[in-house]
Amino acid sequence: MPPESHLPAGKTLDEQASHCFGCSPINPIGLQLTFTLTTEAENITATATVQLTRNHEGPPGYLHGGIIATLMDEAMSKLNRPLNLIAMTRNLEVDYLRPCPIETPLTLTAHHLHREGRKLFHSATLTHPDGTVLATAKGLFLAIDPALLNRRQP
Ligand SMILES: CCCCCCCCCCCCCC(=O)SCCNC(=O)CCNC(=O)[C@H](O)C(C)(C)COP(=O)(O)OP(=O)(O)OC[C@H]1O[C@@H](n2cnc3c(N)ncnc32)[C@H](O)[C@@H]1OP(=O)(O)O
Repeated sequence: MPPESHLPAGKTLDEQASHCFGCSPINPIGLQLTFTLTTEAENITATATVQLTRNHEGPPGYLHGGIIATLMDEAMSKLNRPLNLIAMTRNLEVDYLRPCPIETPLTLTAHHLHREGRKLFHSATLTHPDGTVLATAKGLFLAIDPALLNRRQP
């Protein structure tokens, strides 16, 4: 864990994460993603509709690759809470299959694949409304001791 923190003491995890670039509704420069979670035992899934703008452009008319990686990371991170774990991304692999258009309602979906002790293996896809899979990702998240969060407080 990083040794320093700007987080105030005595806050809940949700309060601590209230400026998350991916999902905070109050971060004015964030992506403000809203996910729907399916949390059946054998099917833990997070889904969001993502319609971004020129602010997130890389190639003209298309999303920046780093933003696509952020979308994948964020979607997969949403699977950790239903597993009752605090976890951080350890490894992220993205396959950029097709350019991802801006100003288009894309479907972002993440699935929990399996768990090996602290290691959580997830996958994600970004799909065009016509059904074309534009990008896929695999993520390894490492569960951390929640007490570490408190130790990060000043
Ligand atoms: C702020 C606090 C979090 C808040 C969360 C709530 C808000 C959510 C916000 C969400 C925002 C979105 C999410 C974000 O953006 S989270 C932000 C981005 N992520 C980070 O900043 C994480 C930085 N890294 C770390 O802090 C540490 O590395 C962590 C804590 C993750 C693990 O450090 P630790 O020292 O504990 O573990 P380790 O590094 O020895 O490795 C552990 C194991 O992993 C194995 N391994 C490695 N690579 C691979 C691989 N490719 N395939 C298979 N296995 C692989 C490796 O061999 C080892 O296995 P073993 O030898 O033990 O068997």
